[in-house]
Amino acid sequence: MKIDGVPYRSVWVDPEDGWSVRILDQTRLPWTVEILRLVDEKQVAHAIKSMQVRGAPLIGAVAAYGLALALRRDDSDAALEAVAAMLGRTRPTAINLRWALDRMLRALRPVAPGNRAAAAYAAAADIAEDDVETCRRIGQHGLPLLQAIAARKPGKPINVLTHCNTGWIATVDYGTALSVIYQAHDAGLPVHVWVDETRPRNQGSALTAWELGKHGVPHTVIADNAGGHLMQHGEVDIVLVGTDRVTRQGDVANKIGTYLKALAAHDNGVPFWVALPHSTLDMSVRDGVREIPIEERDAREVLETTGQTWDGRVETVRTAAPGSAGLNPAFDVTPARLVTGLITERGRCDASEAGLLGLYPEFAAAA
Ligand SMILES: CSC[C@@H](O)[C@@H](O)C(=O)COP(=O)(O)O
Repeated sequence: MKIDGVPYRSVWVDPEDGWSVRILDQTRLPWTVEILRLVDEKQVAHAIKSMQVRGAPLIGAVAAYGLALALRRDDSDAALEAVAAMLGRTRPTAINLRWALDRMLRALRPVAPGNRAAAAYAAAADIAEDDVETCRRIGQHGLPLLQAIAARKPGKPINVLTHCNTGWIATVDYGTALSVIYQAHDAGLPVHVWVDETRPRNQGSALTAWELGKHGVPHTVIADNAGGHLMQHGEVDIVLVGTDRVTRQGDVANKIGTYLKALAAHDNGVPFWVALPHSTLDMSVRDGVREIPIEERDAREVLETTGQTWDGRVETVRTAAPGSAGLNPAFDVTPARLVTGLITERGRCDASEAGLLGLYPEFAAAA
């Protein structure tokens, strides 16, 4: 996608600069577009943990490049396993991280030391290219949902509510739920997006709003608590979100607050769709509420907020009462019964084992 007319991806390699890895520092958006240069696996681990890169598919792709950077220095069996394990511990909820590292290990274990670094760059590039094409297709398969709404209310805006950031900067390109929105907008549909602020880290008001603005998609930032009210008053035609892990029975882990949106959508008869690439499926678990590990982040993210002062300085200020404690679960799980359906690169399906196996029959045998 483009920033001010210049095409970007959210991660790339610079062969002219020692095969270093480049990312956009998402902790600096929307105030500054700053490109970071990562040269070893420690910097990659820091970028993932500190959320300089974030979004389930993107952290998988960046971790894959982190392994490639590490193997340039030491490509022994021991280093391969140790670095993959270290990168895999950086964030616990998004399964894409483990998916990408497992795919790298499968590709690299049979390669003799001496050839592994080049093979790792090639395998990481495959993961990145796979993600780009997958996300493009997700958008195509979601588009008919918005076309159907447009046909029901000709000439009126299609009001989509979204949570967190599921755009091109959360993936390698295009995004997941936002890929649907971009393709609808590009096809000329009158899409308008209600952007949940997404406290505590404001991925909605900082990142989604920035992305949509750069692409010219009409949008309005709302407080996280406003969605239910808007749904009660007929102001939301559809909820479109992404996910960090989908279980075999169709339960969906996503950014904290997604579950409350699904409850409100269910109560108001608003369709609630979840967009995901194959790399987000975890067929080894069933009950998402019990089985998906939920990342708990520093309570300061809840007690403080970061923003730009009127004279242009970016500052973090405490918003909670001095001395109060905070709790910061970063994700929650929406049970499958609240999900209208899933949008994947292979098409749409019910949020159920039968639905998923209809699109992914190769997972029938997985435990
Ligand atoms: C690609 S979109 C799916 C999810 O990764 C997204 O909705 C999300 O929850 C991201 O969380 P984050 O904590 O910002 O990495």
